[in-house]
Amino acid sequence: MASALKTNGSFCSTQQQQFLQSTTDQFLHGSSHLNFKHCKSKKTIKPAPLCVRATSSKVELDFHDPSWKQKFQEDWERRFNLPSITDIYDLKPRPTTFSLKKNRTLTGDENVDMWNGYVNNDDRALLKVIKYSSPTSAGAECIDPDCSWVEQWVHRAGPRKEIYYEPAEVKAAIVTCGGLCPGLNDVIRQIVFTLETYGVKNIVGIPFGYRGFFEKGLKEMPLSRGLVENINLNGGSFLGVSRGGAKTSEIVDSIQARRIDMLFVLGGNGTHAGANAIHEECRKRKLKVSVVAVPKTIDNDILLMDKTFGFDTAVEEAQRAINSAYIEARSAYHGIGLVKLMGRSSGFIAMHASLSSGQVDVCLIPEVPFTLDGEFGVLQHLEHLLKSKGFCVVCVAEAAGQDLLQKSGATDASGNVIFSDIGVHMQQKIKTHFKDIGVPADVKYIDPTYMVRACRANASDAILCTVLGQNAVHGAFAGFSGITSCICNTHYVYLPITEVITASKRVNPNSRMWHRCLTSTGQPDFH
Ligand SMILES: Nc1ncnc2c1ncn2[C@@H]1O[C@H](COP(=O)(O)OP(=O)(O)OP(=O)(O)O)[C@@H](O)[C@H]1O
Ligand SMILES: O=P(O)(O)OC[C@H]1O[C@](O)(CO)[C@@H](O)[C@@H]1O
Ligand SMILES: [Mg+2]
Repeated sequence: MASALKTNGSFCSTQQQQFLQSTTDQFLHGSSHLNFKHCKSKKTIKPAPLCVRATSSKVELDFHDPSWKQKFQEDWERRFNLPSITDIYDLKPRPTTFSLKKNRTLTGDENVDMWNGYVNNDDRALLKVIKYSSPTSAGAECIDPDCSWVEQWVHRAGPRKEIYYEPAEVKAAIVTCGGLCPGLNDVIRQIVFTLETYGVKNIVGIPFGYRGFFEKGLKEMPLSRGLVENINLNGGSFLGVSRGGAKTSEIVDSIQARRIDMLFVLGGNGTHAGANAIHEECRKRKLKVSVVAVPKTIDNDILLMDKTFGFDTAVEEAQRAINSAYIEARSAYHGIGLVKLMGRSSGFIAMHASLSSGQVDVCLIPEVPFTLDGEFGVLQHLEHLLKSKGFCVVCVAEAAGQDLLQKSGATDASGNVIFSDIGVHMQQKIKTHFKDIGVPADVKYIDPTYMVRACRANASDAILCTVLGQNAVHGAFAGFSGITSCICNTHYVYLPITEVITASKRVNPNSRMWHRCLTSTGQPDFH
């Protein structure tokens, strides 16, 4: 990716340089999905035109071409088109069996066809709503050097009037993969409820993630409204989760053998990559199977969506840890509260918990490098805080400052890197530093680890889970496959999985949110 952004500076006007900088930032932090390339002009008199190539597209755009916008939008339309089982089968739809009016007697004036409870396949939601006037506007996400307004539409989620499955004949399966996340049970429950509303009777849970498809001795679990009625009252996954061991062809063999028609996959970016591989393999084998994902992860690291379910709850729990660190630090002589928070490779939990608690003086995330020692280091700032206010609170994301540590070299069963412990390292460094300079410091270290995710979903996550779970079922009945059910720009939509797995979403250090966090903590740059 970095090489795609390489440019010969002598060709760039200042505006183009600013543009490239802003787009580089967006690209690295997942807010843009374009590959930028600086084209050499055929005639070298004028500055070279900037060209853009949309990810997974062969189309290159020359911004001097008056039709570049149209070409961009055509490519966008192609990329965000939802894959469907009708792409491989010539299928006739049938009228939906999903209705909220089933117990009502229609009066003579009413016509079911006129009920505006269904989503039209041509309904769209706008992905971006801000018109930036310049690449230097705060948080700007631009496509061309002039930051032109270009509409980027995505497909609206919800029940369709026509469906591609006969509910009585459907076998639907649900699987939860990756780490735990608040809200898994809420989504399972809503999927079951909604499937039953369509008339599906054969619903099963696959135990312990993808492993449940091929590990001998793991039996599928029949699911029904009665069984899942209260599962949302507890955290965890009713079906169990696991990492690693995803073998696409074996999973699809198992899907075929079990005669599964719809597969609902709840998980993070790894799980989504797996779901897409399953979808592709089903296509290759010409199976009429809809694979629909629901983005789950406390890390909030999936591209394009406002948030993933579980994130809000994790932030709320993390905030409790920060509050305890604050109370400890505030009550001690020269107290320093240190909290380490989860979040794989992205600092969203640390940033949002710091913002929501309002009690953090220093927030350290992996996206923003820092030094501990030296004039501009964190330790110097802690000295200043002890002098000026008598105590302080530090929040560090688990993947932050890895360049300061020896690499563990270890990976988990899914191949994710296991980080070295920045929390313990900082605790030791802070203690040693204050001892060395002869200033008393009472360091209290809190690592809430799994407590931020092994809990029940809060109210906002419970609602999100409800909507995403229901929409996942509507998407499968509409015949889509290889899609994910998510929230974009406050609207509920479907995205092709291919568009959300190209990279992990990370905090953009040039975003307004990170700037707000810095305003709140009052911390300086640490390098
Ligand atoms: N690129 C991939 N292709 C196919 N399967 C994958 C891929 N990456 C991960 N998986 C499988 O997806 C499952 C979950 O992956 P992973 O453990 O990375 O969690 P995740 O979905 O990213 O969620 P979390 O946010 O909890 O980490 C595992 O069983 C893993 O083997
Ligand atoms: O559940 P495990 O394998 O210990 O993994 C922990 C990781 O999972 C997450 O909770 C979710 O991805 C990360 O925040 C954390 O790094
Ligand atoms: Mg992941």
